[in-house]
Order: sequence, then structure tokens, then C-alpha cells
Amino acid sequence: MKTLLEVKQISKSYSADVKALTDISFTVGEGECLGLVGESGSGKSTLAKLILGLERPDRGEIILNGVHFHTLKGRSLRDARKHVQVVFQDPTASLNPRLPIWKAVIEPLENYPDVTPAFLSEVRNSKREMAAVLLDRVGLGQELLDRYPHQLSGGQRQRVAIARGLSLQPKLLICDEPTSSLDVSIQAQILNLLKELRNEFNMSYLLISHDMASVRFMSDRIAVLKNGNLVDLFTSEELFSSERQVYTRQMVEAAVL
Ligand SMILES: Nc1ncnc2c1ncn2[C@@H]1O[C@H](COP(=O)(O)OP(=O)(O)OP(=O)(O)O)[C@@H](O)[C@H]1O
Repeated sequence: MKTLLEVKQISKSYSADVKALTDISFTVGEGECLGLVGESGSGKSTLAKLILGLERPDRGEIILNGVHFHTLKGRSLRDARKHVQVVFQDPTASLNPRLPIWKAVIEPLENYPDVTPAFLSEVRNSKREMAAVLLDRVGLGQELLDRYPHQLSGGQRQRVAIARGLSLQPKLLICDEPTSSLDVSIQAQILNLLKELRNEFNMSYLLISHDMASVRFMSDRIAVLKNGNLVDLFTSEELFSSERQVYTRQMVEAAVL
């Protein structure tokens, strides 16, 4: 499998006594889903921010598609950023309450007017039609185009956030606790949707979650973070192997699997 993302010996501190990440290394292959688990404060969101180029590492390298992402500035950083999109935990917070749904889903495309993903090329002349195609891809109908986020259910809002994340057809989609704000009955639907989209678009995922069950369901490999250290990294089939670290086993025992 070709490597899409390489994180090499990354460290990040917020102050002398808050070391968020220490010497983290891993790769994500093209079309691969890497699950990243760890308890609150273990450094998961910090890692996401570094890969999104929202924070800079103190040390180490982030190489995306052969480009040294962490050294980029200005226009070249902007160009590289379009390859990495993110879906956050809470779609209510990530969607602008004043934008109708059709504008929300195509907003990333407006920020990159020179980009038209292949799956939108037939409708490239109409923003509303592009929005309709995006909604369709996430299982939502055109009747939602003119609604506002507060008029949707939590599950529908998260589908809109996913459509927005898809709009630039990124190479990597970071899913940061994508189901933890949703009703249990809706969580599986969203995970299934993400799984389908990954196959359809051959995207890579970094799935951040404290929920071992959803990470196991989605991921090819699983990385475990503890206090900013990468303590375990293995294929999903090896989750119950005797070679797992004590901390991973504790997480498995605490989870309903
Ligand atoms: N902007 C910041 N300034 C100072 N400290 C921060 C900042 N962001 C995170 N931290 C600290 O860095 C450490 C890692 O936090 P991070 O948010 O990455 O963890 P997390 O695993 O994503 O947690 P959660 O699951 O609760 O979101 C924590 O000790 C946190 O308090």
C-alpha cells in the first residue's frame, strides 16, 4: 500500500509542563483507515490539528503525499490543506447556523474556486446542483437544500458535515469523534456511511475516538495514545492478541466489544 501520510517523530508542547505529544511516528496508507484511540487529554486533537496544519510541531515532520506539510506557508500551505478535511464531533458547532444547507456543503469549494472534483464535474456550473449531488452522496434528499442546520436532526446535520468534508474530494478525511454526539441508534448509520464513502472515493481516514468498538469496526490498523505517547500500533485483527500492551488491554476490557 502506498503511503499517503507520514508522521515522523512529532513532538508538541503547549508550555514547559504541558507536553501534548512526544516523539510520535506512524503512517497512513492510501485508502487506509487508521484508528486513533486514547483517553481524554492523551493528545488526539493536538495530533489532528498538526495534520490539518492548524498548529505546528516543535519537532518532527509531517509528510502528506510526498510534500513536507509542516514547512509550508502561505499559498502552498493553503493548496496542500485542501487534501485534508475534517469532520468534527459536534455538527451543531461546526455548521454555521446562518448558512442554508446548500451553501454550507459547497463552502469549501468556494474557498478553492480552481478545484472541481471529478464526481462534481457534470454539475460544475451550478452550485445548487453540486450541493444536491453532495447531499445525495451522504443519503440526504434535495428537500433539505434550503433548510438551516437547526431544522435538521443530529444525524442529518452530521451527514451535512460529512458532505462538506467530501466536497473537495480530499485524500485524507480526519474524523474526530464523528459519532459521539449522536444517539446510539444513529451512530451505526453514520459509521456505515463513512465506510461506504471510503470505498467509493478511495479516501484515507484518521478516525479519532475513545470508542474502541467503532474504531475496531472501521479501522485497518489501530494506534493507541497515552499521555502524548504512542504506546501501541497494530492491525485490527491483532486487537485481542497477547502481544497487546497492558494499556490497550485495559481499554479493550472497558469497552463493549
Ligand atoms: N491550546 C492549548 N493550550 C494549552 N494546553 C493544551 C491546548 N490544547 C490541548 N492542551 C493540552 O494538551 C494535552 C492534550 O490535549 P488534546 O486536546 O490533544 O487531547 P485529546 O486526547 O484530544 O482529549 P479529548 O478526548 O478530551 O479531546 C492536554 O493536557 C491538554 O490539556
